[in-house]
Amino acid sequence: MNTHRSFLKMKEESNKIAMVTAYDYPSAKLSEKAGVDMILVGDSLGMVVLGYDSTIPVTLEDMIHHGKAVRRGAPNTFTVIDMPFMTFNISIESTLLNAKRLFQETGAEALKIEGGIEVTEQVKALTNAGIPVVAHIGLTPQSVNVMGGYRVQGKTSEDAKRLIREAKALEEAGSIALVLECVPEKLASLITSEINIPTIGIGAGKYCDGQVLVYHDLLQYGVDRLAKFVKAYGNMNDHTHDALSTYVAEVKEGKFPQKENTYTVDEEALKGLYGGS
Ligand SMILES: Nc1nc(=O)c2c([nH]1)NC[C@@H]1CN(c3ccc(C(=O)N[C@@H](CCC(=O)O)C(=O)O)cc3)CN21
Ligand SMILES: CC(C)C(=O)C(=O)O
Ligand SMILES: [Mg+2]
Repeated sequence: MNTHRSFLKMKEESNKIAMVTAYDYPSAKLSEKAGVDMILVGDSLGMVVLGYDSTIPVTLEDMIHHGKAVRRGAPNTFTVIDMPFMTFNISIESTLLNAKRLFQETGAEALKIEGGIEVTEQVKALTNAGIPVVAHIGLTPQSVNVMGGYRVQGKTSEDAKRLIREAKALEEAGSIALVLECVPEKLASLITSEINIPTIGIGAGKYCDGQVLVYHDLLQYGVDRLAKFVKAYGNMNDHTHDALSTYVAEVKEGKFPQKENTYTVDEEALKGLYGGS
């Protein structure tokens, strides 16, 4: 099992970190088998597996439920779990109580929280309590209604300076890694070189220390529109559609099940049922 120290070493040695989200037993099992370095149980599960139109409705219970399933599928992969909307913003005390449940009940290696300077106290409190924290800046989807949409961040010099300040403050507060979401490549590269903890990019270009993608995006599974930063490595939409529609047709045509899908019994044993001798 990796620890956050392994990821620091990977940054130092310029070995890239491959992270993917997973939300359940099969996605976790397949991710572990493929050799991903780090799994994220993202609150994006609200959108890709629960069908909400943002991550805002996702609850602590949802994250615990899915986190436990992921753990069963990937017991040997470093797993980070998102703290969902408003579970780390009200007070340090409630943040610690929520984190206690999420961390203890799932057995994750770290928790992730969105935000900059305004969450540095939470990062310190969680770290002091023994919970490693991954920070997340740039496009922070839980604030979509404040940002006014899912937009690339850090495009003005003021905004870029703020992101650099935030990255440094989050490192200083004790974060073990930093997710950079939807920021220009040059800014992500600058941030990556200015901090010692690994940066994990999503829509942040190739100079980050690692990359993360949403499982359902990279497999094109149940998602229709892909953001520019996504590369589709598979097409489960088409594959699944073909399989399911063929199944429906074969049932209707009486082509399924065939002999090889069917159980048999000795005629002898059925005799009594026919009312015979
Ligand atoms: N399926 C999925 N993949 C994700 O990566 C993801 C989610 N859901 N849900 C939570 C957040 C939301 N994310 C998003 C959602 C949309 C864009 C998007 O449409 N971006 C525009 C860029 C717009 C601009 O240029 O400012 C794009 O066209 O790529 C980006 C990130 C990333 N996260
Ligand atoms: C996009 C990643 C970084 C995330 O936070 C999520 O999947 O919820
Ligand atoms: Mg998230």
